Amino acid sequence: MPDRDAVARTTAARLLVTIQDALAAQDVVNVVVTGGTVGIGTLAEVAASPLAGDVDWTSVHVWWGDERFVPAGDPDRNEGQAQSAMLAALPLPEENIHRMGASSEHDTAEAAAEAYRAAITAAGDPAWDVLMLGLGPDGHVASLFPGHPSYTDGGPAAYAVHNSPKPPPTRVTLSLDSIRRARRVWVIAAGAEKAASVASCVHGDETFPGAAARGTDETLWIIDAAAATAI
Ligand SMILES: O=C1O[C@H](COP(=O)(O)O)[C@@H](O)[C@H](O)[C@H]1O
Repeated sequence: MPDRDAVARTTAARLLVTIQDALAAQDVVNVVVTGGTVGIGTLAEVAASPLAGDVDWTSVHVWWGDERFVPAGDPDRNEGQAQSAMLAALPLPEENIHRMGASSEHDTAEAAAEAYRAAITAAGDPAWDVLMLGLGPDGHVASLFPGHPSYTDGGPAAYAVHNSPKPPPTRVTLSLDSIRRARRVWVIAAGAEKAASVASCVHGDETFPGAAARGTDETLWIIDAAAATAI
C-alpha cells in the first residue's frame, strides 16, 4: 500500500464488502472500530464510499476496542472522532452504537468498563465479525500496552487501564481474550514510526500486544510501504 490514505481507503472498501457478505448469511454484523490516525481515516473513507449506500446499517452494530476515559466532548474521545468521521453520515440507529462511557458519565473507569461489559452481555456476547486495531509505535493495540499491567491474558471482556504510557492515562479497553474472539482481526498501520513494531509483531514477538491479536478466521495486516520497511 503506498501510503496512509491508501490503507484507509482499502480498509474501508474491505470493511464494506465484508459487512455485505456477512449480512447475506446472518441478521446482524458486529464491527469493532479503532481510534488513531489510520483508524479514524478509515472511518472517514467508509462514510465517503459509494458502497456505504448499499449497506443496511440497521443490521450493523458498532463497538470500540478502547476508549480514553475523559469527559464526553473531549477531542481525545475515540467515539467523538468516530462520530465526526463516520457515524454522523450513516443511518445507524443510536441503539446500534455501543460507546465506552466517558468520565462525565461514570465516576471511575472501572464503572465504565462494567457498563460496557453489560452491553456486551446484553448483545449476547457476540463474536466480533470484524475487529479493527490501530498499532502504536510501541506495538500497543486497543489500550493494551507492552510491559504494562494492561497487557495480560484472561480477565473480563473489558476493563479499566490506569497509568497508560500514552496519554490520556486512564482508559477502558477490550481484553486480549475478547479481541481473540473476533472472527476477523485487521491491524491497520501506516508510517515509518510503526516499522519496527510492525516487524516485531508480524514475526510473532508477543512482547508486543499487536503480535497477540489474532482472529479466529482471519488475521490481516493492512499496512503502507513505510510501515513495512523493517519486515
Ligand atoms: O491511543 C490509541 O492509539 C492507537 C494507535 O493510534 P495511532 O494514531 O498511532 O494510529 C489506537 O489504535 C487506539 O485506539 C487509541 O486509543
